[in-house]
Amino acid sequence: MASLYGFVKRIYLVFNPPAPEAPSASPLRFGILGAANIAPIALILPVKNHSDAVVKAVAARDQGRADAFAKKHGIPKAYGGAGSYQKLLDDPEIDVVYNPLPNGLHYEWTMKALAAGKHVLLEKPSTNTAEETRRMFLFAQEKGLVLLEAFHYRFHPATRRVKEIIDSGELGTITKIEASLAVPGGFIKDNDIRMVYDLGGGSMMDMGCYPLSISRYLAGADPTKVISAKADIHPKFPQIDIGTTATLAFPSLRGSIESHDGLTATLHAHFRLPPQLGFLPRWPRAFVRVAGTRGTVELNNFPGPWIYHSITVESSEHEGGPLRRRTEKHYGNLGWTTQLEAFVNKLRGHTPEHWHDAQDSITNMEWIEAIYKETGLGSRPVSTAEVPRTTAT
Ligand SMILES: NC(=O)C1=CN([C@@H]2O[C@H](COP(=O)(O)OP(=O)(O)OC[C@H]3O[C@@H](n4cnc5c(N)ncnc54)[C@H](OP(=O)(O)O)[C@@H]3O)[C@@H](O)[C@H]2O)C=CC1
Ligand SMILES: O=C1OC[C@@H](O)[C@H](O)[C@H]1O
Repeated sequence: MASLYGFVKRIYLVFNPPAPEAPSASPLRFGILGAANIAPIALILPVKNHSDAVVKAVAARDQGRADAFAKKHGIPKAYGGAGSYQKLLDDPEIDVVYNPLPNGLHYEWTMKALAAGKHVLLEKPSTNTAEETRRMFLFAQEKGLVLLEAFHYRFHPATRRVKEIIDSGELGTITKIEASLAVPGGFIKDNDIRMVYDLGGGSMMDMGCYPLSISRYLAGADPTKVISAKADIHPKFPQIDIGTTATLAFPSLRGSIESHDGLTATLHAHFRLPPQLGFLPRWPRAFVRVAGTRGTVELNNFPGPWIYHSITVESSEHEGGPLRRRTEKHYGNLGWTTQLEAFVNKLRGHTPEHWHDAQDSITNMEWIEAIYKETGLGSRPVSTAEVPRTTAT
Protein backbone atom coordinates (compact mmCIF):
# COMPACT_ATOMS: atom_id res chain seq x y z
CA MET A 1 0.00 0.00 0.00
CA ALA A 2 2.82 2.35 0.99
CA SER A 3 4.64 1.59 -2.24
CA LEU A 4 1.49 2.24 -4.32
CA TYR A 5 1.11 5.57 -2.54
CA GLY A 6 4.78 6.35 -3.20
CA PHE A 7 4.38 5.47 -6.88
CA VAL A 8 1.30 7.69 -7.32
CA LYS A 9 2.99 10.52 -5.44
CA ARG A 10 6.11 10.30 -7.61
CA ILE A 11 4.05 10.40 -10.80
CA TYR A 12 2.06 13.34 -9.46
CA LEU A 13 5.19 15.29 -8.55
CA VAL A 14 6.90 14.58 -11.87
CA PHE A 15 3.95 16.06 -13.76
CA ASN A 16 3.26 18.80 -11.19
CA PRO A 17 6.74 19.79 -10.06
CA PRO A 18 6.82 22.26 -7.18
CA ALA A 19 8.21 25.66 -8.15
CA PRO A 20 11.58 26.49 -6.57
CA GLU A 21 11.45 28.51 -3.37
CA ALA A 22 14.15 30.98 -4.37
CA PRO A 23 14.36 31.28 -8.16
CA SER A 24 17.53 32.84 -9.57
CA ALA A 25 17.29 36.37 -10.96
CA SER A 26 19.40 35.33 -13.98
CA PRO A 27 18.77 31.64 -14.63
CA LEU A 28 20.31 29.61 -17.45
CA ARG A 29 18.10 29.98 -20.49
CA PHE A 30 17.40 26.79 -22.46
CA GLY A 31 16.22 26.54 -26.05
CA ILE A 32 14.80 23.30 -27.43
CA LEU A 33 15.43 22.07 -30.99
CA GLY A 34 12.26 20.35 -32.18
CA ALA A 35 8.89 19.92 -30.50
CA ALA A 36 10.08 16.48 -29.46
CA ASN A 37 8.00 13.95 -27.52
CA ILE A 38 10.78 13.45 -24.99
CA ALA A 39 11.29 17.17 -24.23
CA PRO A 40 8.58 17.63 -21.55
CA ILE A 41 9.64 14.75 -19.31
CA ALA A 42 13.38 15.11 -19.90
CA LEU A 43 13.72 18.87 -19.65
CA ILE A 44 10.62 21.05 -19.44
CA LEU A 45 9.16 19.53 -16.25
CA PRO A 46 12.51 19.22 -14.42
CA VAL A 47 13.29 22.85 -15.28
CA LYS A 48 10.04 23.96 -13.60
CA ASN A 49 11.47 22.62 -10.33
CA HIS A 50 14.94 24.12 -10.76
CA SER A 51 15.88 27.45 -9.23
CA ASP A 52 18.51 28.28 -11.84
CA ALA A 53 17.04 27.24 -15.22
CA VAL A 54 14.21 28.29 -17.52
CA VAL A 55 13.05 27.20 -20.97
CA LYS A 56 13.00 30.32 -23.07
CA ALA A 57 12.36 29.06 -26.62
CA VAL A 58 11.42 26.12 -28.79
CA ALA A 59 12.00 25.73 -32.53
CA ALA A 60 9.99 23.44 -34.80
CA ARG A 61 9.98 22.98 -38.55
CA ASP A 62 6.35 24.04 -38.62
CA GLN A 63 5.26 27.36 -37.05
CA GLY A 64 1.89 26.00 -35.91
CA ARG A 65 3.58 23.08 -34.19
CA ALA A 66 6.10 25.40 -32.51
CA ASP A 67 3.31 27.73 -31.32
CA ALA A 68 1.17 24.89 -29.99
CA PHE A 69 4.12 23.33 -28.15
CA ALA A 70 5.17 26.69 -26.67
CA LYS A 71 1.62 27.42 -25.53
CA LYS A 72 1.13 24.00 -23.99
CA HIS A 73 4.38 24.20 -22.01
CA GLY A 74 4.44 27.90 -21.17
CA ILE A 75 7.51 28.64 -23.31
CA PRO A 76 7.75 32.35 -24.21
CA LYS A 77 9.31 32.10 -27.70
CA ALA A 78 8.40 29.83 -30.61
CA TYR A 79 10.54 29.75 -33.74
CA GLY A 80 8.82 27.99 -36.62
CA GLY A 81 9.30 27.10 -40.26
CA ALA A 82 12.40 26.75 -42.42
CA GLY A 83 15.50 28.04 -40.68
CA SER A 84 13.85 27.96 -37.27
CA TYR A 85 16.49 25.74 -35.63
CA GLN A 86 19.24 28.16 -36.68
CA LYS A 87 17.17 31.15 -35.51
CA LEU A 88 16.97 29.61 -32.06
CA LEU A 89 20.72 29.03 -32.07
CA ASP A 90 21.31 32.67 -33.05
CA ASP A 91 19.08 33.97 -30.25
CA PRO A 92 21.32 35.86 -27.76
CA GLU A 93 18.78 35.12 -25.03
CA ILE A 94 19.59 31.39 -25.21
CA ASP A 95 22.53 30.06 -23.17
CA VAL A 96 21.98 26.33 -23.52
CA VAL A 97 20.51 24.14 -26.23
CA TYR A 98 18.67 20.88 -25.59
CA ASN A 99 19.00 18.68 -28.66
CA PRO A 100 16.37 15.91 -28.82
CA LEU A 101 16.35 15.65 -32.60
CA PRO A 102 16.47 12.26 -34.34
CA ASN A 103 19.87 10.59 -33.81
CA GLY A 104 21.05 11.25 -37.36
CA LEU A 105 20.67 15.00 -36.78
CA HIS A 106 22.45 15.11 -33.41
CA TYR A 107 25.88 15.75 -34.92
CA GLU A 108 24.82 18.52 -37.33
CA TRP A 109 22.77 20.50 -34.83
CA THR A 110 25.10 20.05 -31.90
CA MET A 111 28.01 21.30 -34.02
CA LYS A 112 25.90 24.28 -35.11
CA ALA A 113 24.82 24.98 -31.54
CA LEU A 114 28.43 24.90 -30.34
CA ALA A 115 29.44 27.17 -33.22
CA ALA A 116 26.79 29.61 -31.99
CA GLY A 117 28.44 29.54 -28.55
CA LYS A 118 25.77 27.48 -26.78
CA HIS A 119 26.28 24.71 -24.26
CA VAL A 120 24.45 21.54 -25.29
CA LEU A 121 22.47 18.87 -23.49
CA LEU A 122 22.28 16.19 -26.17
CA GLU A 123 19.96 13.19 -26.27
CA LYS A 124 21.33 9.68 -26.55
CA PRO A 125 22.85 8.08 -28.57
CA SER A 126 25.26 10.95 -29.10
CA THR A 127 25.58 10.71 -32.92
CA ASN A 128 25.61 8.04 -35.63
CA THR A 129 29.36 7.25 -35.40
CA ALA A 130 32.19 7.37 -32.86
CA GLU A 131 34.12 9.68 -35.18
CA GLU A 132 31.30 12.24 -35.20
CA THR A 133 31.06 12.03 -31.42
CA ARG A 134 34.82 12.55 -31.10
CA ARG A 135 34.72 15.64 -33.35
CA MET A 136 31.73 17.07 -31.55
CA PHE A 137 33.30 16.81 -28.10
CA LEU A 138 36.60 18.15 -29.40
CA PHE A 139 34.75 21.16 -30.82
CA ALA A 140 33.01 21.71 -27.47
CA GLN A 141 36.39 21.64 -25.78
CA GLU A 142 37.86 24.07 -28.31
CA LYS A 143 34.97 26.44 -27.69
CA GLY A 144 35.09 26.02 -23.90
CA LEU A 145 31.48 24.84 -23.82
CA VAL A 146 29.77 22.07 -21.88
CA LEU A 147 28.38 19.15 -23.87
CA LEU A 148 26.68 16.20 -22.20
CA GLU A 149 25.08 13.07 -23.63
CA ALA A 150 21.80 12.78 -21.74
CA PHE A 151 22.16 9.35 -20.14
CA HIS A 152 20.03 10.53 -17.23
CA TYR A 153 20.01 7.11 -15.52
CA ARG A 154 23.68 7.58 -14.61
CA PHE A 155 22.78 10.48 -12.32
CA HIS A 156 20.09 8.59 -10.45
CA PRO A 157 20.82 7.40 -6.90
CA ALA A 158 19.55 3.88 -7.69
CA THR A 159 22.18 3.40 -10.40
CA ARG A 160 24.86 4.83 -8.16
CA ARG A 161 23.84 2.47 -5.35
CA VAL A 162 24.16 -0.59 -7.61
CA LYS A 163 27.63 0.55 -8.62
CA GLU A 164 28.50 0.98 -4.95
CA ILE A 165 27.33 -2.58 -4.14
CA ILE A 166 29.47 -4.02 -6.95
CA ASP A 167 32.50 -1.93 -6.05
CA SER A 168 32.22 -2.90 -2.38
CA GLY A 169 33.16 -6.48 -3.32
CA GLU A 170 29.97 -7.90 -1.78
CA LEU A 171 29.32 -9.97 -4.92
CA GLY A 172 32.89 -11.25 -5.26
CA THR A 173 34.50 -11.26 -8.71
CA ILE A 174 32.04 -10.13 -11.35
CA THR A 175 31.59 -12.72 -14.07
CA LYS A 176 28.42 -11.91 -15.96
CA ILE A 177 26.21 -8.96 -16.84
CA GLU A 178 22.86 -9.14 -18.58
CA ALA A 179 21.12 -5.91 -19.56
CA SER A 180 17.96 -5.40 -21.51
CA LEU A 181 15.76 -2.63 -22.84
CA ALA A 182 13.01 -4.10 -24.95
CA VAL A 183 9.34 -3.42 -25.52
CA PRO A 184 6.52 -5.48 -27.04
CA GLY A 185 4.88 -4.51 -30.33
CA GLY A 186 2.61 -1.46 -30.27
CA PHE A 187 5.06 1.02 -28.72
CA ILE A 188 7.21 1.86 -31.75
CA LYS A 189 5.25 2.23 -34.96
CA ASP A 190 6.62 1.87 -38.48
CA ASN A 191 6.50 5.65 -39.02
CA ASP A 192 8.66 6.39 -35.95
CA ILE A 193 12.04 8.13 -36.36
CA ARG A 194 13.54 4.97 -34.82
CA MET A 195 12.64 3.03 -37.97
CA VAL A 196 14.43 5.39 -40.37
CA TYR A 197 17.99 4.39 -41.22
CA ASP A 198 18.87 7.85 -42.58
CA LEU A 199 17.84 9.36 -39.23
CA GLY A 200 20.04 6.95 -37.28
CA GLY A 201 17.30 4.45 -36.54
CA GLY A 202 17.57 0.91 -35.26
CA SER A 203 17.04 -0.76 -31.89
CA MET A 204 20.73 -1.01 -31.03
CA MET A 205 21.01 2.77 -31.47
CA ASP A 206 17.80 3.72 -29.68
CA MET A 207 17.50 1.16 -26.92
CA GLY A 208 20.72 -0.86 -27.11
CA CYS A 209 22.81 2.18 -26.26
CA TYR A 210 21.34 1.97 -22.73
CA PRO A 211 22.24 -1.66 -21.86
CA LEU A 212 25.67 -1.06 -23.37
CA SER A 213 26.18 2.12 -21.39
CA ILE A 214 25.10 0.63 -18.05
CA SER A 215 27.15 -2.53 -18.61
CA ARG A 216 30.27 -0.46 -19.21
CA TYR A 217 29.49 1.69 -16.18
CA LEU A 218 28.89 -1.22 -13.81
CA ALA A 219 31.83 -3.24 -15.15
CA GLY A 220 34.02 -0.22 -14.54
CA ALA A 221 35.75 -1.10 -17.80
CA ASP A 222 35.24 -1.11 -21.53
CA PRO A 223 34.64 -4.18 -23.68
CA THR A 224 37.54 -5.89 -25.38
CA LYS A 225 35.62 -7.67 -28.13
CA VAL A 226 32.22 -8.51 -29.55
CA ILE A 227 31.82 -12.24 -29.00
CA SER A 228 28.56 -12.43 -30.93
CA ALA A 229 25.83 -10.12 -32.22
CA LYS A 230 22.62 -10.97 -33.98
CA ALA A 231 19.92 -8.69 -35.31
CA ASP A 232 16.23 -9.27 -36.08
CA ILE A 233 15.63 -7.30 -39.24
CA HIS A 234 12.48 -5.27 -39.83
CA PRO A 235 10.39 -7.04 -42.47
CA LYS A 236 10.02 -3.82 -44.50
CA PHE A 237 13.21 -1.90 -43.66
CA PRO A 238 16.27 -4.07 -44.34
CA GLN A 239 18.75 -1.74 -42.58
CA ILE A 240 16.71 -1.53 -39.38
CA ASP A 241 17.26 -3.99 -36.56
CA ILE A 242 13.97 -4.28 -34.67
CA GLY A 243 15.96 -6.26 -32.16
CA THR A 244 19.62 -6.95 -31.41
CA THR A 245 21.30 -9.30 -28.96
CA ALA A 246 25.03 -9.03 -28.44
CA THR A 247 27.57 -10.59 -26.10
CA LEU A 248 30.72 -8.64 -25.30
CA ALA A 249 33.89 -9.63 -23.49
CA PHE A 250 35.15 -7.33 -20.73
CA PRO A 251 38.27 -7.42 -18.64
CA SER A 252 37.39 -9.13 -15.39
CA LEU A 253 36.68 -6.67 -12.60
CA ARG A 254 39.08 -8.37 -10.22
CA GLY A 255 40.86 -10.80 -12.54
CA SER A 256 43.75 -10.26 -14.88
CA ILE A 257 43.20 -7.39 -17.28
CA GLU A 258 45.41 -9.21 -19.78
CA SER A 259 43.38 -12.40 -19.92
CA HIS A 260 40.19 -10.55 -20.96
CA ASP A 261 38.24 -13.67 -20.20
CA GLY A 262 36.69 -12.94 -16.85
CA LEU A 263 33.51 -11.09 -17.62
CA THR A 264 30.92 -11.17 -20.36
CA ALA A 265 27.95 -8.89 -20.87
CA THR A 266 24.89 -9.85 -22.88
CA LEU A 267 22.89 -6.90 -24.16
CA HIS A 268 19.42 -7.03 -25.54
CA ALA A 269 17.36 -4.39 -27.32
CA HIS A 270 14.03 -4.90 -29.04
CA PHE A 271 11.26 -2.74 -30.50
CA ARG A 272 8.81 -5.62 -30.86
CA LEU A 273 9.25 -8.45 -28.41
CA PRO A 274 7.24 -11.34 -29.82
CA PRO A 275 4.31 -12.57 -27.67
CA GLN A 276 5.05 -15.48 -25.34
CA LEU A 277 3.81 -18.82 -26.68
CA GLY A 278 2.83 -16.89 -29.78
CA PHE A 279 -0.14 -15.10 -28.18
CA LEU A 280 0.55 -13.91 -24.59
CA PRO A 281 1.39 -10.17 -24.50
CA ARG A 282 4.81 -9.31 -23.06
CA TRP A 283 5.81 -6.67 -20.54
CA PRO A 284 8.64 -4.32 -21.42
CA ARG A 285 11.98 -5.75 -20.29
CA ALA A 286 14.18 -3.12 -18.70
CA PHE A 287 16.74 -4.47 -16.27
CA VAL A 288 20.40 -5.03 -15.59
CA ARG A 289 21.60 -8.08 -13.67
CA VAL A 290 25.17 -8.48 -12.49
CA ALA A 291 26.45 -11.82 -11.23
CA GLY A 292 29.61 -12.42 -9.26
CA THR A 293 31.24 -15.33 -7.50
CA ARG A 294 29.43 -14.52 -4.25
CA GLY A 295 26.09 -13.19 -5.42
CA THR A 296 23.98 -11.12 -7.78
CA VAL A 297 22.38 -7.71 -7.99
CA GLU A 298 19.49 -6.81 -10.25
CA LEU A 299 18.28 -3.30 -10.95
CA ASN A 300 14.81 -3.43 -12.39
CA ASN A 301 13.75 -0.56 -14.66
CA PHE A 302 17.16 1.08 -14.83
CA PRO A 303 16.19 3.46 -17.69
CA GLY A 304 13.32 4.93 -15.62
CA PRO A 305 14.34 4.53 -11.99
CA TRP A 306 12.61 7.73 -10.94
CA ILE A 307 9.16 6.29 -11.70
CA TYR A 308 9.77 2.84 -10.20
CA HIS A 309 12.74 0.60 -9.55
CA SER A 310 13.90 -2.19 -7.31
CA ILE A 311 17.39 -3.37 -6.45
CA THR A 312 17.50 -7.04 -5.49
CA VAL A 313 20.69 -8.33 -3.94
CA GLU A 314 21.51 -11.96 -3.19
CA SER A 315 24.89 -12.52 -1.64
CA SER A 316 26.81 -14.84 0.63
CA GLU A 317 29.71 -14.40 3.03
CA HIS A 318 31.87 -16.75 0.97
CA GLU A 319 31.72 -18.57 -2.36
CA GLY A 320 29.15 -21.37 -2.23
CA GLY A 321 27.77 -20.12 1.09
CA PRO A 322 24.06 -19.59 1.83
CA LEU A 323 22.59 -16.63 -0.04
CA ARG A 324 20.90 -13.79 1.80
CA ARG A 325 18.38 -11.73 -0.15
CA ARG A 326 17.34 -8.11 0.29
CA THR A 327 15.59 -5.44 -1.75
CA GLU A 328 16.56 -1.79 -1.76
CA LYS A 329 15.02 1.30 -3.30
CA HIS A 330 16.71 4.65 -3.66
CA TYR A 331 14.42 7.39 -4.88
CA GLY A 332 16.12 10.71 -5.11
CA ASN A 333 14.78 13.83 -6.61
CA LEU A 334 11.88 14.19 -9.03
CA GLY A 335 12.01 12.58 -12.46
CA TRP A 336 14.89 13.60 -14.66
CA THR A 337 15.95 16.39 -12.28
CA THR A 338 19.13 14.63 -11.13
CA GLN A 339 20.57 15.04 -14.62
CA LEU A 340 19.49 18.67 -14.88
CA GLU A 341 20.98 19.40 -11.48
CA ALA A 342 24.36 17.98 -12.51
CA PHE A 343 24.29 19.80 -15.85
CA VAL A 344 23.50 23.15 -14.27
CA ASN A 345 26.14 22.58 -11.58
CA LYS A 346 28.73 21.91 -14.28
CA LEU A 347 27.76 25.07 -16.17
CA ARG A 348 27.92 27.11 -12.99
CA GLY A 349 31.42 25.83 -12.21
CA HIS A 350 30.38 23.55 -9.34
CA THR A 351 31.39 19.90 -9.21
CA PRO A 352 28.42 17.62 -9.93
CA GLU A 353 28.12 14.40 -7.90
CA HIS A 354 28.47 12.44 -11.13
CA TRP A 355 29.64 13.33 -14.63
CA HIS A 356 30.33 11.25 -17.72
CA ASP A 357 32.83 12.70 -20.12
CA ALA A 358 33.59 12.85 -23.84
CA GLN A 359 35.50 9.56 -23.84
CA ASP A 360 32.55 7.78 -22.30
CA SER A 361 30.28 8.89 -25.15
CA ILE A 362 32.91 8.14 -27.80
CA THR A 363 33.47 4.63 -26.42
CA ASN A 364 29.74 3.89 -26.30
CA MET A 365 29.47 4.79 -29.99
CA GLU A 366 32.55 2.71 -30.85
CA TRP A 367 30.91 -0.40 -29.41
CA ILE A 368 27.52 0.35 -30.96
CA GLU A 369 29.32 0.46 -34.30
CA ALA A 370 31.27 -2.72 -33.51
CA ILE A 371 28.02 -4.53 -32.67
CA TYR A 372 26.35 -3.32 -35.87
CA LYS A 373 29.39 -4.49 -37.83
CA GLU A 374 29.13 -7.96 -36.29
CA THR A 375 25.39 -8.17 -37.15
CA GLY A 376 26.27 -7.41 -40.77
CA LEU A 377 24.13 -4.28 -40.81
CA GLY A 378 26.96 -1.79 -40.50
CA SER A 379 27.05 1.64 -38.88
CA ARG A 380 24.33 4.22 -39.33
CA PRO A 381 25.10 6.79 -42.07
CA VAL A 382 27.59 9.58 -41.46
CA SER A 383 26.20 13.09 -41.58
CA THR A 384 26.60 14.88 -44.90
CA ALA A 385 25.55 18.26 -43.48
CA GLU A 386 27.90 21.21 -43.70
CA VAL A 387 29.18 21.76 -40.20
CA PRO A 388 31.65 24.20 -38.67
CA ARG A 389 35.28 23.13 -38.93
CA THR A 390 37.29 22.08 -35.91
CA THR A 391 40.97 21.31 -35.63
CA ALA A 392 39.95 17.64 -35.91
CA THR A 393 38.25 18.01 -39.32
N1 LIG B 1 16.89 9.84 -22.66
C1 LIG B 1 15.88 9.03 -22.94
O1 LIG B 1 15.53 8.15 -22.16
C2 LIG B 1 15.16 9.21 -24.22
C3 LIG B 1 15.83 9.77 -25.27
N2 LIG B 1 15.22 9.89 -26.48
C4 LIG B 1 16.01 10.44 -27.58
O2 LIG B 1 15.46 11.72 -27.93
C5 LIG B 1 15.50 11.91 -29.32
C6 LIG B 1 14.11 12.22 -29.83
O3 LIG B 1 13.21 11.21 -29.52
P1 LIG B 1 11.63 11.51 -29.54
O4 LIG B 1 11.34 12.64 -28.66
O5 LIG B 1 10.94 10.25 -29.31
O6 LIG B 1 11.47 11.94 -31.06
P2 LIG B 1 10.27 12.62 -31.88
O7 LIG B 1 9.66 11.60 -32.76
O8 LIG B 1 9.39 13.39 -30.99
O9 LIG B 1 11.12 13.58 -32.84
C7 LIG B 1 11.92 14.62 -32.32
C8 LIG B 1 11.88 15.81 -33.22
O10 LIG B 1 12.64 15.52 -34.37
C9 LIG B 1 12.36 16.58 -35.26
N3 LIG B 1 12.76 16.26 -36.62
C10 LIG B 1 13.66 16.97 -37.32
N4 LIG B 1 13.85 16.44 -38.51
C11 LIG B 1 13.04 15.38 -38.59
C12 LIG B 1 12.78 14.45 -39.62
N5 LIG B 1 13.43 14.50 -40.80
N6 LIG B 1 11.88 13.50 -39.37
C13 LIG B 1 11.25 13.42 -38.18
N7 LIG B 1 11.47 14.29 -37.16
C14 LIG B 1 12.36 15.26 -37.38
C15 LIG B 1 10.90 16.91 -35.07
O11 LIG B 1 11.00 18.29 -34.87
P3 LIG B 1 9.92 19.39 -35.31
O12 LIG B 1 9.12 19.55 -34.06
O13 LIG B 1 10.79 20.52 -35.66
O14 LIG B 1 9.13 18.87 -36.45
C16 LIG B 1 10.54 16.21 -33.76
O15 LIG B 1 9.93 17.06 -32.86
C17 LIG B 1 16.15 10.67 -29.91
O16 LIG B 1 17.53 10.90 -30.05
C18 LIG B 1 15.94 9.61 -28.83
O17 LIG B 1 16.93 8.61 -28.82
C19 LIG B 1 13.92 9.55 -26.64
C20 LIG B 1 13.20 8.99 -25.63
C21 LIG B 1 13.79 8.74 -24.33
O1 LIG C 1 14.19 4.99 -22.62
C1 LIG C 1 13.87 4.73 -23.76
O2 LIG C 1 12.82 3.95 -24.01
C2 LIG C 1 12.10 4.11 -25.19
C3 LIG C 1 13.03 4.42 -26.32
O3 LIG C 1 12.46 4.44 -27.54
C4 LIG C 1 13.75 5.63 -25.97
O4 LIG C 1 14.37 6.26 -27.05
C5 LIG C 1 14.65 5.20 -24.91
O5 LIG C 1 15.60 6.15 -24.61
